[in-house]
Amino acid sequence: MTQPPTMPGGLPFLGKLPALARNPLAVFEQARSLGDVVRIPVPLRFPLFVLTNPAHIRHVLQENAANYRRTPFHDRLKAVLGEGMLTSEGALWQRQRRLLQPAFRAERIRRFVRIMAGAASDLAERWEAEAGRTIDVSQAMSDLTLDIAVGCMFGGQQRGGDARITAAVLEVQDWISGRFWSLAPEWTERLPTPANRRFRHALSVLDEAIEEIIAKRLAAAEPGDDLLGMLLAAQGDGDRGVDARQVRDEAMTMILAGHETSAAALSWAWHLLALHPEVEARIRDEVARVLGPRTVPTPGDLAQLAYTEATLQEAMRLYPPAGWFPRLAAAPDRLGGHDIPAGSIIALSPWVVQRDARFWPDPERFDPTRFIGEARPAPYTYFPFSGGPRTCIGNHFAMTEMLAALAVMVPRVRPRHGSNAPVEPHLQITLRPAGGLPMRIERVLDR
Ligand code: HEM
Repeated sequence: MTQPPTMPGGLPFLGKLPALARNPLAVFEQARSLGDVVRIPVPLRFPLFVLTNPAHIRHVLQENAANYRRTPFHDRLKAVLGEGMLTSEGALWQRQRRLLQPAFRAERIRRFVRIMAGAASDLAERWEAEAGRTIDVSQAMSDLTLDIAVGCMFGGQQRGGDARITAAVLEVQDWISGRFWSLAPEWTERLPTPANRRFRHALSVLDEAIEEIIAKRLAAAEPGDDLLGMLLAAQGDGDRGVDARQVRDEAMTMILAGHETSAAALSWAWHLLALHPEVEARIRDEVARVLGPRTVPTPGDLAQLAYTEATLQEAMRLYPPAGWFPRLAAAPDRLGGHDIPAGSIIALSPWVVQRDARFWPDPERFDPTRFIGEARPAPYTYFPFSGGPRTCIGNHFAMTEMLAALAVMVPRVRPRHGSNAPVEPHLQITLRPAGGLPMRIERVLDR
């Protein structure tokens, strides 16, 4: 047996648990200097390892993916997402992935560009009217991506966000991430503590919103050919079908997985553009060249916005919305000559790998040209959307909506920081600017 190095400095009885609960990314970053496979001492039911070598990450996510399963972390998510595609496993997961894959094909997503660009245009118009005022850009991005997710996947019409829903999403995230590193037994989740009560209330807000969307669609003459339509059409389809609970779980999964992540990426993109006006100017030039006098991009236009796309990729390199995610080793395995016992939790962190100077020279520097041209990042030195069979199904959807948002908004508006105070990342389930992103909105007058 070769044991991987164990990270020093854990507290008696608690190990690194308090540090993980406070800032898991800092702990994983510290582990990087100790080796490719490092054990983190925690008094949990499972050994915890962090991997920082891209070849090992590929092994876990791709080559030996069948051995690496959902974890207690995903079980915590089940309190909200049920058995949706993100949390389910085995035959159920396979059936869901197969059923919904067509909703995420490129030709389907092309049809959504109108909705995506329309929502971004509405927001640009509101921001133009609010020029000079300071708003929370992070909150505005949550509202925008929620509009887009509901509009594209569920045919909803709302505009300007729904503060109750975005607040409920944040509350639910807070509760789940707080519970994950907690040693308290599961039954304590049912105690009427203030945090548990707030969580239950937030969950009921989300459930009601989803129920309403489903009820409206059921009352309509046509099921529709969007994601919800596909789910409802599959209801009652014998063994291959889904039941009402499954429709609810999948809808909840798509709304939550599909809007907070893109909102985080767009928020960081605005933050970085404000710090790098030369990048912003180059995007504006590219959009002007490709769109000419038009203000709303077509799918064909988006395919030509190579620099704008590279900017989004670079923003997600520095600030990956999923800062880390876990896997559970079902059977023993070997990684880099070390034994990984069955039942281990493996932490994979895009944040740590994508800021590693071995793979990314001058890693802290924001430079979209890293993603321009023929050179592609080496496998698993860049994996904001994960990889392998359980790679993000919404990858192309997300890139399209974010491109549409920047292509519409950058030529019209320019958010700026009110002060030089550093903007710190805060990880709940997604990596967001701590305390929001207050920025002053300026109009771009020279268009
Ligand atoms: C910038 C935006 C996004 C990022 C960075 C992102 C990232 C990720 C990551 C890292 C995973 C793997 C999680 C794990 O296995 O534990 C994942 C899975 C998933 N994502 Fe995304 N995501 C984004 C947008 C979206 C969108 C727009 C949707 C839906 C419309 C979506 C739906 C899903 C689903 C359903 C899964 C589970 C897939 C499976 O296990 O088969 N995501 N995403």
